[in-house]
Amino acid sequence: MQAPRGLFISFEGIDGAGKSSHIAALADAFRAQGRTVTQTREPGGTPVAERLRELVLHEDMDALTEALLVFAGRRDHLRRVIEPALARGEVVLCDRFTDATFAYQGAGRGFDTGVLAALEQWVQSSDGLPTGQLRQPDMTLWFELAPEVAAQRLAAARAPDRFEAEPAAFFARVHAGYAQRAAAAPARFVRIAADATRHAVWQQITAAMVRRGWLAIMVAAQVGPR
Ligand SMILES: Nc1ncnc2c1ncn2[C@@H]1O[C@H](COP(=O)(O)OP(=O)(O)OP(=O)(O)O)[C@@H](O)[C@H]1O
Ligand SMILES: Cc1cn([C@H]2C[C@H](O)[C@@H](COP(=O)(O)O)O2)c(=O)[nH]c1=O
Repeated sequence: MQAPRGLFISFEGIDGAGKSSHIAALADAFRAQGRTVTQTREPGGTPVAERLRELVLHEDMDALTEALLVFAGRRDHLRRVIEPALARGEVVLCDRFTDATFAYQGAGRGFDTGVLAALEQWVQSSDGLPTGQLRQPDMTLWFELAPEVAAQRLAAARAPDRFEAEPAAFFARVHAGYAQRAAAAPARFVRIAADATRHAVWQQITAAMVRRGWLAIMVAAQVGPR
């Protein structure tokens, strides 16, 4: 039997928007349908990239250094994890990818998006892709939530890292950065209205998967966030 086509789905949104709560549920849903799932995250996803993650989240540095470290980790992650999984026909669910770099380092920190676009070209070209084509997610679920609501959720949840400790104005810019990325790639982005119950958020996610023919309605109804 022919292996199914690999699927690359990323999850984006400001800190506290509710992504993590739903990624495991979507992995369960795909597995219930017989798919092999690679669940991963950025920054991180490989031993090297996880070490870079620790630096980015906890050490003081400027925006260019942040950008170089997240793209270095992304290169390793693509080569060692994402590309091989897609080649095997797996579903790759990734908690954040390059849209986060444009939103956080670009819009949030005010770093030059031309430089980010150049790094994106370098890092996301791959041997398996036609010349000039970059590896991008097949779909990006953008959890849209007002920064004040996200901040309230996080305050109740855990101690903040370097990004989570940023003021509301930073997250307003990051939010605007995501809106800009979504407007530039409407076929790839699916907006999830995240100011809703977990069940309502889950229904939006599964509806998007069913619309693309990636998940059967029956399976979507049987699985949900834990
Ligand atoms: N729909 C929801 N309604 C209320 N609270 C929620 C909802 N979804 C998630 N939460 C809670 O909000 C907090 C943040 O959720 P979660 O960690 O899933 O967000 P996240 O987008 O993954 O954040 P980060 O990117 O910072 O890791 C958690 O305490 C979680 O239980
Ligand atoms: C990929 C990526 C991430 N970030 C930031 C965004 C978040 O604040 C953290 C990751 O924490 P999470 O709890 O795993 O969501 O890193 C970034 O600034 N740039 C990036 O490219």
